Order: sequence, then C-alpha cells, then structure tokens
Amino acid sequence: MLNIRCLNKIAEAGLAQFPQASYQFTEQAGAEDAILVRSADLKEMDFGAGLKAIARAGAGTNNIPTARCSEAGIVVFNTPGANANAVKELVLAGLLMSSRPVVPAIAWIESLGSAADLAQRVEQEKSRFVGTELKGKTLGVIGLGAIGILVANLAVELDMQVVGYDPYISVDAAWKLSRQVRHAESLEAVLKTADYVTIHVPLTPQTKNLIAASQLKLMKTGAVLLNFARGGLVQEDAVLAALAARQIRGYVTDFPSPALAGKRGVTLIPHLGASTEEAEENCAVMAAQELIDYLENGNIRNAVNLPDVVMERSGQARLCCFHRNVPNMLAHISGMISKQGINIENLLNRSQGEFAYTLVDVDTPAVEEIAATLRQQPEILRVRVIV
Ligand SMILES: NC(=O)c1ccc[n+]([C@@H]2O[C@H](COP(=O)([O-])OP(=O)(O)OC[C@H]3O[C@@H](n4cnc5c(N)ncnc54)[C@H](O)[C@@H]3O)[C@@H](O)[C@H]2O)c1
Ligand SMILES: O=C(O)CC[C@@H](O)C(=O)O
Repeated sequence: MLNIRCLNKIAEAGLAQFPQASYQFTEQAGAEDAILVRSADLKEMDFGAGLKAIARAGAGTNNIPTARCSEAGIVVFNTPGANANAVKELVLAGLLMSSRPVVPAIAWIESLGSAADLAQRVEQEKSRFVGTELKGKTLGVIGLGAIGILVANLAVELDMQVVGYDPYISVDAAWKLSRQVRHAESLEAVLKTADYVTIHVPLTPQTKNLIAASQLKLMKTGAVLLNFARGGLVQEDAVLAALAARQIRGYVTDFPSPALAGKRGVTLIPHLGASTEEAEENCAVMAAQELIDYLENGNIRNAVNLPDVVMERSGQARLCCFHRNVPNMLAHISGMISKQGINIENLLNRSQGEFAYTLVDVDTPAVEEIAATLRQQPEILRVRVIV
C-alpha cells in the first residue's frame, strides 16, 4: 500500500484517481509516500524518510522548500496551466471592478433596502457611479506564461491595447500569444505605458518585491495595478504610499494582508483565482496522475526540480535514480549494473541544473543489492526499484 497525505482540500475527482487496492490516504505525518497540497506552507515541515514526492495542485510552488526537497531526493510537481482559465476570468472581473464601480454601487443599492422611492433615487444618484471603458486602454501584462497569455489575448478581444513583458518567454508560449500583443523590452517600458498593469510571474527570490517604490513611480498617474500572482511580488508599503499620493488609482489583489485591509483604493479578494470547480478538478486530477505515474513507473512529468523523464516500461525491473548532475554518474550506474552481469534493456537520463534523473530498465527483478550499493554514493540522493 502507498500512503498519500493531503494537506488541503483536494477535489474528489483527483482523489478518485488513486486505485483503492494500492493506495490509502493518511493523516499521519512521516508515514506518507507522497503529499498532495494546495496552499499549505511546507517550508518548515519535517519530511519523513519515505516521502518520495510532493504534488502542488496548482501553479505556484513558493510554499514548498524545493531546494531542501531536491537534497532529500523528493520530486516536487505542479500542474502547469490547469487553473489558468479560472485566474484569467477573475482578472477580467478585477479589470471590470476597477473600471466600473459596480461593487460600491451594489453596496449602495443594498443599503437602500426596499424604499418606496427606489427607482427614483437610482436615476437621481447613479451618476456617482460612472466608470470608464476598457476598450482603447492599455493593459500591461508582466509574465507571459499560462495565465499571462490568456489574459493578454482576452484583453485584445476586449479591444484593449496590450503590451507584454517576459524575458524568459517559452517558444510554445510565444506561439500562443496574439500577434496584436506588443512586446516590451523592459518592465519599465510596460509600467510607463499601461493604464492597467497585471502581474503573472512566480514568486521567487528574484521576483520578490518586483513592484516597489521605484517601479510604482514609473506608472501612469491614475493607473491600476492588479496582482493575482503572489502578495510578495508587490511591496505593500510602497503601494499604499502610491495610492495615498494618488500616483496610482487602485490596487486589486488576490492576496489580502492586515496592512492592506480597509485602505482606500485597495480591492481585496480572498485568494479565489483558482477557486472554480473546473480548476480545482483539473489541478487535482493532474497532480494525482503525476504522482501515480511517478510512484508506479518512476516517470516524471511537470516536476519543478527535475526535467520530464518518461520512458515506456520494459524488462523486469526499473531502477529510478535521483542524483546530482556531476560527471560519471551514468557510467557509474550502468557500470555497477553490468558488473553484476545484468543486461540493461533501456536507459534514459536527463538533467536540470544541479540535479539529474536516470531510469534504467533491466532484465531481472533481482536488483536490490545494486540499489543498496548505489545508495551509498553521496551524489545519489534516492534510488527506487520498481518491479
Ligand atoms: N491567484 C491564484 O489563485 C493563482 C492561481 C494560479 C497561479 N497563480 C500565480 O501565478 C503565477 C503564474 O502562473 P502561471 O500558471 O502563468 O505560471 P507560468 O509558469 O506558466 O508563467 C510564469 C511566467 O512568468 C515569467 N517570468 C518569470 N520571471 C519573470 C520576470 N522577472 N519578469 C517577467 N516575466 C517573468 C516566466 O518566463 C513564465 O513565462 C504562479 O507562479 C502563481 O504564483 C495564482
Ligand atoms: O489552490 C488554490 O486555491 C490556489 C492555487 C494558486 O495559488 C496557484 O498557484 O495555482
């Protein structure tokens, strides 16, 4: 039996992926083979020696200590794109809420209750809630990954001018982007030209406080900043100062904090970007399938600390080695196997940065001794045998 521990509410469709004959769910810390998580913070968590993988049912992995996981031979997965449409739709709501004051207008009408002169007061006072149109305004999109692309393309459909910035854009992403999206050479160029700026980059040590006082100063007077990516990307004190100085008109964010609560110009949403039935199901199913293929076949799809490594099963056993990306590892692993007179049926090795992963299919199930010897190597972080 393999033990799966869920640290957040995971959609039923995802949990149903795990066959009951070979998987059980546990709440016991330290007993798990794999963890399924959404936003729970694992950064200070101790991991049991048996933990082989963590899957984030979502895009951001800043709640997972990925470097520590790699050192312990734990593969960290996420579910790229699985909730992108849900976020795109909420960004649209954010754009509409910041161009048309519908939220205060609804609050006002609710405050009137069923007053007899309701219709009359509506027509008399509605001019307090005049807005502007998105059509013709410029949207700056920072980060053109799964979400940024959808937001940029949607804005083109809304007849907005769109300017995008992503120095690391993938070729695949570039193909999906509307040709009407203008390419900005720098973050500064986006900030200077946009009426609305929306951020869609991961939170990493490099992107922390991406938008701070000096970036906010570049923004057009009266512009709106939308942050559906992570709170730490925007320096809150600087945003509050920019709002107070009327440098920017609004800050719409999916990441509330005590400092932002109740402040003029701030719209707080309780981290609902991915909270649709469809996105929760997509993420849960994708995360579960990634874990199952890794636990049962050693295959890796959508890990953040290793590249994709997928090989058809052959032979009688599979050795799965998570190791450092240093010279001679492949020669060492294959040499150890051939020294025992064992035939290698198939082998696949891929690396990403400091780490690498090797799958070896062999023609005998009797490879535990080889695995035990390989585990002695300091460069080898985890060896699993799958028969
Ligand atoms: N509000 C929510 O519920 C919610 C849901 C999903 C994702 N998110 C957040 O949104 C982020 C983006 O999600 P995604 O699915 O689009 O991820 P993604 O990996 O598909 O795209 C991220 C893009 O950011 C780009 N990028 C990285 N650093 C950059 C920089 N300094 N400047 C400009 N671009 C940069 C990358 O090249 C990549 O194209 C996630 O990391 C997560 O933090 C939030
Ligand atoms: O699980 C959620 O509700 C949020 C997920 C979101 O923050 C993500 O990074 O994908």
